Amino acid sequence: GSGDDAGATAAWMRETAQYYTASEVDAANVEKLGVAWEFTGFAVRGRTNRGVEATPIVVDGVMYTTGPWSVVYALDAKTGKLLWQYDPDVDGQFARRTCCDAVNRGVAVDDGMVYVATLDGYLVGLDAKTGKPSWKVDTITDRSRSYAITGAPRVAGKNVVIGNGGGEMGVRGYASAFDKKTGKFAWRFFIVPGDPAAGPDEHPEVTEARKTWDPKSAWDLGGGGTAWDSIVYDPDTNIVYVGTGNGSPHSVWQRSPAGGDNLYLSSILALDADSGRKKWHYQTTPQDSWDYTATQNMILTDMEVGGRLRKVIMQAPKNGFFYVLDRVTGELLSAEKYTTVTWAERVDMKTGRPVLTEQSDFSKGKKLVWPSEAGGHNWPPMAYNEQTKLVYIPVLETPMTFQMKPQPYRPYSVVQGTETGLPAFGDPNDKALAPLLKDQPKPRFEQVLKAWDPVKQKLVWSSKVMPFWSGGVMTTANGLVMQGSADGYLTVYDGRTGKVLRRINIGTGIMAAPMAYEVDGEQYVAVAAGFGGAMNAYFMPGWAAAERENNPRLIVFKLDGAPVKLAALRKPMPLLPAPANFRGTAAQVARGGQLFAENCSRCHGDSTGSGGYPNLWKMTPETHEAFNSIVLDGAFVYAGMAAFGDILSKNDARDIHAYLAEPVAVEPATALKSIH
Ligand SMILES: O=C(O)c1cc(C(=O)O)c2c(n1)C(=O)C(=O)c1cc(C(=O)O)[nH]c1-2
Ligand SMILES: [Ca+2]
Repeated sequence: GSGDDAGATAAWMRETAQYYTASEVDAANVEKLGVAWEFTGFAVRGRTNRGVEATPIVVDGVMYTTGPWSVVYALDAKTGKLLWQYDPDVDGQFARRTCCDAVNRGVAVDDGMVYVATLDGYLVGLDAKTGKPSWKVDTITDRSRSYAITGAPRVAGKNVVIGNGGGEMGVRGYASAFDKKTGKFAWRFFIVPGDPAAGPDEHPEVTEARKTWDPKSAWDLGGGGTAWDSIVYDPDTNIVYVGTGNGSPHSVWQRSPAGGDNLYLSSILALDADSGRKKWHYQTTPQDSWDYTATQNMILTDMEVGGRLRKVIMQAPKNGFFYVLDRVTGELLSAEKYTTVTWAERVDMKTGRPVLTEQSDFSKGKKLVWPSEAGGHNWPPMAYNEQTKLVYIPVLETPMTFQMKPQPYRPYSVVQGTETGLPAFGDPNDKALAPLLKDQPKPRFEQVLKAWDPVKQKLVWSSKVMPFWSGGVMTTANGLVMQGSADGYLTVYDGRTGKVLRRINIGTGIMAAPMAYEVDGEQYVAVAAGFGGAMNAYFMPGWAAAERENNPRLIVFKLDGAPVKLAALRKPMPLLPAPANFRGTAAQVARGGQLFAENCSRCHGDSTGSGGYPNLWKMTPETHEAFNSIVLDGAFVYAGMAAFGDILSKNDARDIHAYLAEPVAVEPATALKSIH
């Protein structure tokens, strides 16, 4: 970061941009890409079938990556040979503390160390050679709350910085920094104010933020603002940028009834990497009520805007606007819609604030709002290519019906917890929801890859429609763009024109971003396959994710490699009638259905077998017999099926069982079209 090293500056910028300089593979020879090696070792201790979200990092011929349950793998980048594995041994009970699966988005690698943040909230510094931990620190301030970490840490100067998740679980978000050599605590930045009754404000920014909250806010619900994904660092200015999340509870009307912007929800925070003091902030969604997190990946680059070379930071947060800011000063340079947006008309360039529409307000009744809670763009990273000067955004094109959750809340004691979003609006023919459609854009439930000119803030090309929730993106120096999708294809595009150059069928849904590297002059392309994450209960019929076994693995390609081996087809399980002794009365079934929706459905989906987890309508007689020991006592905790005995009584379990024991006859082909 001395400034004299232009090469070093280019390198860290490229890392934020998902831009890879390897250029052996090009439009002319991409047809010859085949499998160099595969790594199939993500099933640690019987824990399988979770989403794989990490982008690997390759340093000196060694690939470092993570799988579900925050397990770290070091692999020979040429052969795929496992060099070491670090399993932080996360208690399977923690699956209950995440909104969206036991996923992990990767490691940071720096100066002989590999850093991983674990689902159960620890930050670990590993020796890159041996995988032995040299330090491990607890990053959680309050273990009575459902904090969990899914994001990758980031090295920022002498510290390593990490946030956490839990915005749907009633937590108070913060980012923490620890000395990268020793793990010694450096600083903590609380993103939202805490309950004033609990003590004084921890630092000046908390006091500043408090002015934008109702003094009578729902403090017991945590406030949210979790930094659960993107953290980036600019060594030239020593600023670390932290993207922050939605409020808890979701809607401002319930969270901070008197209103207020509720800083620093849904914001980009620019913090001094040594002290943690704030240099500037930009709030993308003041008063967030729609789960419009600004945790999406942030790209740092230098580019000409309005005839001047600017140091910029770019983000396409969930809220549907593409933002370009001066990353030194925080000045907003431009903000335009990259997808259909109905919650705001535009961003006012004088005030830097969104102009809200009437449509955004669901405080008095259900509203159809674009984008959905899943966002116009979620965590699968977008990419920026220095040659084409375009950003490639994996865009989710869907609205959702938002509604207030009936009082009282069931906050952090229960895994489920959002008051928005039932159901997502996927079916334009659903008569009951027809009134919401009046004068609104026609609902769609699609994903497209958009090539976006960040200077003109204009669409350049758009891909064909892909199934919902497809993967992250990468781009290479000779203008290729690659993206995986839920239907199990890795697609290679010409980044200038959008022409499809190659589609490689992997047969397993892909969420993670591909990456490229070179060893001994040969180029490799790596991508993790394995469906899950927020989509873990929604394996849609017709997708690879639904038709084939979810076969989490890392696939690495090179020119003249071998053909892909597809995963086995999913075996349909028979719909067995439940033993009569587990059937219940109509009242028990109804109550059980309610409890199921609150406690189980986020992972187990519905009776159509939509989930990547065991379909509970197809339990074997043995599973029926063992129901209470699994659900209440945690017989399968090792595999990630948490025990619920602390919040569900025997009575509750019996009613859930009665609900599941009711005969159903829904064909998978008519499976739900909604995401939540
Ligand atoms: O508010 C939060 O704390 C939080 C955390 C996470 C997470 O940690 O994975 C997600 C979200 N929110 C979220 O809103 C979201 O859409 C989401 C998708 C995913 C995923 O891994 O697929 N995680 C999360
Ligand atoms: Ca969230």
